[in-house]
Amino acid sequence: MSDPAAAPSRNPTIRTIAMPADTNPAGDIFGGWLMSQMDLAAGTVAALTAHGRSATIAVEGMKFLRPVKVGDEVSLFTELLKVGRSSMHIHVEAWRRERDHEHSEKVTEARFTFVALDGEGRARPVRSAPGGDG
Ligand SMILES: CC(=O)SCCNC(=O)CCNC(=O)[C@H](O)C(C)(C)COP(=O)(O)OP(=O)(O)OC[C@H]1O[C@@H](n2cnc3c(N)ncnc32)[C@H](O)[C@@H]1OP(=O)(O)O
Repeated sequence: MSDPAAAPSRNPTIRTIAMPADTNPAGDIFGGWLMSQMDLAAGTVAALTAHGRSATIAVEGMKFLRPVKVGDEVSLFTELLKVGRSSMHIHVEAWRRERDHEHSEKVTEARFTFVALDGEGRARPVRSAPGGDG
């Protein structure tokens, strides 16, 4: 979606540091940790869009392009692609930067679909807040 050689110019939705606790026994960062960061970033967009609770219903096109190392700064960039009746489709890119270097590279991207939920955990229209004000 973006130029693979340059991180998006907009601010990331989440920026964090990959820590030793996020590694597998081989010392590499878990793909699951990265997926959870992406889910959190997409969830932030979904919450702001739906003005309430939402849940992940699908993740498509997840591709791990490059490994993340302990100490890397990891930035999650999001873009709201489409809003359906109850669904929100959000593109997420994860970029890594070594702590002591300027250069960034894209490590993962995927398309997350969230569904706006009512108080009982059922799908509801995105454009109506749970209280039904719109
Ligand atoms: C906090 C967390 O995020 S936990 C992460 C794990 N996620 C969950 O626990 C969610 C578990 N799933 C559920 O509870 C249910 O599936 C619900 C409540 C989210 C949705 O209930 P459903 O009855 O399946 O909803 P429904 O079939 O009406 O689909 C809802 C929307 O999702 C869309 N959708 C359904 N499946 C998919 C899919 N595989 N890919 C993309 N969109 C999908 C539908 O097109 C619909 O969109 P629209 O309303 O904009 O037209």
